[in-house]
Amino acid sequence: MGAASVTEALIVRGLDKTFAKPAVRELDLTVHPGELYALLGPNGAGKTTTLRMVAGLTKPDKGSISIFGIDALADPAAAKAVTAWAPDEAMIYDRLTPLEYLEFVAGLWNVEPRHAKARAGELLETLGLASEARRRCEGFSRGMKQKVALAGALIHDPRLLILDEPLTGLDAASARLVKDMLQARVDAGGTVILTTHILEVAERMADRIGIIAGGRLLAEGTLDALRAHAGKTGAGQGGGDTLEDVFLQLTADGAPA
Ligand SMILES: Nc1ncnc2c1ncn2[C@@H]1O[C@H](COP(=O)(O)OP(=O)(O)OP(=O)(O)O)[C@@H](O)[C@H]1O
Repeated sequence: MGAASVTEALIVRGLDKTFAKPAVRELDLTVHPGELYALLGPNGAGKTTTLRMVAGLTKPDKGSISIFGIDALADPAAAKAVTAWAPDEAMIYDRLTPLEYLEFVAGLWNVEPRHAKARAGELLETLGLASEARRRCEGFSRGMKQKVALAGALIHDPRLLILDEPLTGLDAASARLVKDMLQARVDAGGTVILTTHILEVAERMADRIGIIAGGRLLAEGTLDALRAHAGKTGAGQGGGDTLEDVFLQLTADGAPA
């Protein structure tokens, strides 16, 4: 099979969204299957808006979104069936226990109940929540709720997992669990897109990185490619730049007014 016949996990072309001001402008992104893609950018760069459009939660003004070959704007139901979205603010029902919540979400995706129960148990175990599985979420910390929400995003085993700031608010041990879980998914062939302000996470985990500012893509590629790109624009001297150096240089140089 030639490279040309590989179906990309995500192809975004010419995406535009304006609220009071333009939030996303002429954005192109490509995410390959089986990779962890980190979308980086300063506050207000348009990351969440972009990912909400990909997840079918915000309607673009213009542009196209293809998820594993499915036209997400023409057939949102089919696109959503293979996609999961976990926002930065966990939205779970406090009155449910994690197990009940996961069974509820699984029901929305038509996951067979027995399979859902087993999968919920596994996910809660992996995320260190097994002992809380039957306690109502109302007393949970923000980090615990975030992990329940992440388990909810994974319950139907989505081909494309989209996470907005998945590590914010997690303690070191929980962050490690989540990172290991994401890495395991990617190692097993899953595709993950995440935003993060923790550049070290992107540096260590991402196969490729997209940097946006002012709603526009400034650069996209492997860390080495971004270093080279920053070098060409007069940023990085030599090959030893950290992602932070490259990021700060690109966003300082390239942010449209
Ligand atoms: N629902 C909305 N209504 C109006 N403006 C919005 C809405 N959502 C986002 N914006 C605006 O769009 C721009 C991009 O916001 P967005 O949340 O996508 O940025 P971000 O890169 O995710 O930022 P952060 O890193 O701070 O989370 C901002 O100027 C924001 O104020």
